Amino acid sequence: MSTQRLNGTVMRSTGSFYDVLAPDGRHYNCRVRGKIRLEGIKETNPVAVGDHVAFDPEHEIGSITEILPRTNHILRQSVKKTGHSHILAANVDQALLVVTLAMPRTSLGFIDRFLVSAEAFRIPQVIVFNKKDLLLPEESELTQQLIALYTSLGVTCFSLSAREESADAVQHVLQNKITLIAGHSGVGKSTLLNKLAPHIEQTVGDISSSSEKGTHTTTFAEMFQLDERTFVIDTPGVKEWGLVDTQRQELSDYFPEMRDRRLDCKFGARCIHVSEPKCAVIDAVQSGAIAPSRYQNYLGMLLGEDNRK
Ligand SMILES: Nc1nc2c(ncn2[C@@H]2O[C@H](COP(=O)(O)OP(=O)(O)OP(=O)(O)O)[C@@H](O)[C@H]2O)c(=O)[nH]1
Ligand SMILES: [Zn+2]
Repeated sequence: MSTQRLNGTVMRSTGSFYDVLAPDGRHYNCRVRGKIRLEGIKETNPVAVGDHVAFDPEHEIGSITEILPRTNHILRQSVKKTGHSHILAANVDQALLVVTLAMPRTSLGFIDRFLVSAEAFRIPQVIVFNKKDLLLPEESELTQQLIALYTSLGVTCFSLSAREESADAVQHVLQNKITLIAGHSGVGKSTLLNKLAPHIEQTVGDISSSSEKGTHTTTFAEMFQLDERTFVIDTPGVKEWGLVDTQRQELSDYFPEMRDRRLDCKFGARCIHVSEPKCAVIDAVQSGAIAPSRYQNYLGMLLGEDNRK
């Protein structure tokens, strides 16, 4: 039986099965037949959520035959440095991190690691400071300071109570984009998703009942369609992205406020801004032009401290 080859978008993956959305709105359950390789990627069949693929919709299970060119991809942190990288998602337009200064309070170290990872993959960032209704006055004030700081670094920020308020402003920045959403458990990611797309849970139920019941998919990303051209990718259970293999000298490239200054360091691109003489970054920290928390977190990442929580 020969059928017409279709193009579609991978919405969900279990590692062996893929839920592919065709342009006509139908979902197809697919596998990869044969071997697909992508230049520069070690993995065989590196199909990821967000990939545009060509597939043959024959039989009950379609066959993915090709991964169409990507704009980008995000690697997932591998537990050990085995050289095996797992691709978390592809074709991501922006990354949205949900945080809160109420409980469970998100650390600035975690926020900065997230921003650095996104920056390394050249993906624009959005932060939603959630649980506004629970904040003590000093926590509110700190939230405002952080919003000023991160806005000055090019991050789009919101302060919100996902439970009590509308999420229209957030919805607006998602429009016509693919947005990867992340956040620690308990910060209100599901509450926000439900506000953005009340139909999501229904969709999730439909997919799992039509494909593989009982399969553990929690560590894989899944994509939801909010409208024809707007998608969000949820990453349950994924704490951290894999940083692109960075040289120590490169790390400050992913801190925009350091990137802009590093050429003024005496040692130029070789400066790692720790104790070098005539370092423009250290000068900027001392004058208050670079936030102390950002510099501390830079040092933490540079020196490999565990500030992931
Ligand atoms: N007061 C208040 N509570 C909130 C807000 N957003 C979420 N919550 C509550 O915080 C708890 C956790 O919210 P979830 O949306 O489940 O958090 P999550 O980040 O999805 O956590 P996981 O489901 O564990 O990944 C729930 O009891 C929510 O009702 C908020 O803006 N204000
Ligand atoms: Zn320097």
